[in-house]
Amino acid sequence: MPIHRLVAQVIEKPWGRTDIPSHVSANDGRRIGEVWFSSEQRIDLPLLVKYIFTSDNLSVQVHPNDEQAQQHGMAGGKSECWYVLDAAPDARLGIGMCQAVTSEQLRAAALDGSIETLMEWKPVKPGSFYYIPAGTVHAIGGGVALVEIQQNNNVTYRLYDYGRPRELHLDQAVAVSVAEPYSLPDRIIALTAEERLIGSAAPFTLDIVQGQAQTSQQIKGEMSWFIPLAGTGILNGESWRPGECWLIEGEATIEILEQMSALIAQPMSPIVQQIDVPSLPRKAVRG
Ligand SMILES: O=P(O)(O)OC[C@H]1O[C@@H](O)[C@@H](O)[C@@H](O)[C@@H]1O
Repeated sequence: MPIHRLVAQVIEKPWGRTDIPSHVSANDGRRIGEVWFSSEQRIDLPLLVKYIFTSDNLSVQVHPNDEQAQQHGMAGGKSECWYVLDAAPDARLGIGMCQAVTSEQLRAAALDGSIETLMEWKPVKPGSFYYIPAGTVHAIGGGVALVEIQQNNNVTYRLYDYGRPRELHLDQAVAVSVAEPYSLPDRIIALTAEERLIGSAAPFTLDIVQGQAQTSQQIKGEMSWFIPLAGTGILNGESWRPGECWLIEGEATIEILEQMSALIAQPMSPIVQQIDVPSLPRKAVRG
């Protein structure tokens, strides 16, 4: 079955860093904020994997859900999740509001900057994991390196940008914001864990998996994103290593030469997405 080593595309950002790890991308003095993994052959992929490296806060922002995005002629919305790889001692992620606020209060707070103080800022460390459903007001803070898995729709509405001269999208953002406290638990998932990180609540599943040296694992499912975080090995005859992201269409065998830790994401089938019943069998199952 086809496997694709996805192409790493470096994106400069005002909040990016000049010291991103060399196994992800070479440093050439640019302020790199994101590394996107995309396919040269397939532009219509349902998921997008990014590494995000921050030295400063990202914008306070929100994404529409599928229905809202489609009403405006876009293919779909954007829910995302973050697995923190590295974090400065004071690193924080802004996720949801401390208390529910009205649309008018949200708009006024975005305009005068007090939105920063109305948001809940969660201290994070390596292993922190958050699923950010569309509608959640959020801002990744400075001093963080994380892997983001998101629906592949580039639709971000900025509410506030700390005075940086970038475009804001206040009307659209206020219209889709669920300006309430975040209701999911704070989770810390060790790199050595074997655990489902997201299941039926999201448009995709995400697992963290381990593999011992000199063993192999079968991947099954229509499409899987293989994101190695540690180890080395061979995937259907091609070498894999951390810092890469692979798209596997169908079945593949991951051979493990050095102890593996990896994330594996799979899009949910459309039926499961629509009715969102946890007991339904997943269409894509990792072998
Ligand atoms: O608007 P800025 O600050 O550049 O941030 C944009 C970035 O925000 C993050 O929260 C994620 O949603 C990324 O996928 C997105 O690219």
